[in-house]
Amino acid sequence: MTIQNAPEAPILAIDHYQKRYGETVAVRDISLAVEPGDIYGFIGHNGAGKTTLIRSIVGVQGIDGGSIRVCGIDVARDPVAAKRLIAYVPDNPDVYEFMTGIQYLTYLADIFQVPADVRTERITELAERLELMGALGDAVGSYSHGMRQKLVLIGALLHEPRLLVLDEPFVGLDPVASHELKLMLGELASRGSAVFFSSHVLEVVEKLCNKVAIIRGGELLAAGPTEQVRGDESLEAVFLDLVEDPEHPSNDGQAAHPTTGNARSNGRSHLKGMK
Ligand SMILES: Nc1ncnc2c1ncn2[C@@H]1O[C@H](COP(=O)(O)OP(=O)(O)OP(=O)(O)O)[C@@H](O)[C@H]1O
Repeated sequence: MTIQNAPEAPILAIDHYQKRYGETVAVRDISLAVEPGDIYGFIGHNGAGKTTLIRSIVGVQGIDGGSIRVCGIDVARDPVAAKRLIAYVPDNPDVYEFMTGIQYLTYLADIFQVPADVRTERITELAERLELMGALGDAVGSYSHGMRQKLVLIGALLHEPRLLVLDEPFVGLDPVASHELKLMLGELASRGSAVFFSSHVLEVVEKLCNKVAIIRGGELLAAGPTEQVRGDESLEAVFLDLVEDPEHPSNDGQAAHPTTGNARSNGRSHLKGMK
């Protein structure tokens, strides 16, 4: 296995990605890049293609066109090497119900070969911050949805992933956990990893993410630094403007630059002008 993690390689490089379900093209020709330190928000209406792309990034499903690389590793060609660098928090936290919380975390730590002293320290810190410590000895089957989500989040952070991918991570979390998660994502990014997550909560994306991508109907409408995509408007205003604009070209092949992830424009009016 060769890890081609040259300093200039993005943590996540999506290049002309496409995905079909039968005859239906769910996502067409998406290119973007996520750099070390990025917290990248991925927004779009229901059915836009967010989960589809996320599932291909983390290797849950295949790719029908283009490529996805994590730290230079092609996820289709070298999936195990790529998965070592990734953590994934799906929108539905299905965890083995017969295990206790601590058994599940130990199982994950074994898979990712986290040393015993490190895992104990990380589990303790993360479980205390997410207020799950007292429930780790209980069977997951007795957990609420939010508790399962917290458990999956702790498991995702255990091996210090280079790329943390989350699908709607704030849904179902209580305010304390939601606050802690935002801090944890920032801390991970500040250590040189990257975070890529989908969300419908635009206020959170606007505050938390230094970069954002907007998808509609499987096509990228805008991507890049949040302040450039947003311009002088709120992210919500830009989002509504873009996704509800029937005139907006979404298939003109000018999605974000595959290596820089630069925005297509510097603001809402300029975005509208990109015909
Ligand atoms: N397994 C599947 N088989 C067939 N079509 C699918 C499948 N999964 C998703 N799709 C279709 O692909 C498109 C994109 O779906 P996807 O789940 O990626 O959207 P999303 O942006 O994550 O939506 P949401 O915000 O509702 O979670 C939709 O038209 C959806 O119906």
